[in-house]
Amino acid sequence: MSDILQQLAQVLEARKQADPESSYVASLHHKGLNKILEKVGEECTETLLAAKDAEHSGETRDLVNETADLWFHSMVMLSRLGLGPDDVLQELANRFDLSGLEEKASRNS
Ligand SMILES: N=c1c2ncn([C@@H]3O[C@H](COP(=O)(O)OP(=O)(O)OP(=O)(O)O)[C@@H](O)[C@H]3O)c2ncn1[C@@H]1O[C@H](COP(=O)(O)O)[C@@H](O)[C@H]1O
Repeated sequence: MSDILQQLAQVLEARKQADPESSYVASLHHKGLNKILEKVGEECTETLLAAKDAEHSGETRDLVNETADLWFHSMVMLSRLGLGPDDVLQELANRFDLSGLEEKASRNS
């Protein structure tokens, strides 16, 4: 599934040079980092509200949609700063390895 993130990252990179009139991503870059961060903040709040709703209603569709918006805008932010999903996935992998080692160490003691 992380192929999707890689493919989206390539599209986001190409959209940096696209026409802001025809590309949403290009329009965000045209408005600058503060606009991108504002969108990340908005999507974060919408995700939290959707999670609270999901807890009460048991309906999770909105939560999945809002989380996708949050991931998408976070990827635009990373792309703006010369980073991509690989950087974050590598960090998660590092932590996974570390916790695996700790788990092994505690089993052996
Ligand atoms: N995954 C997405 C994606 N997810 C969400 N969005 C857009 O993010 C915005 C969500 O913000 P809001 O819900 O606040 O909607 P809004 O009121 O229109 O936004 P603002 O006017 O406040 O900025 C909507 O305009 C969505 O269309 C996305 N726009 C694009 N993509 C991907 O990015 C690629 C490049 O898109 P373009 O740059 O438009 O070609 C596309 O092929 C898609 O794969």
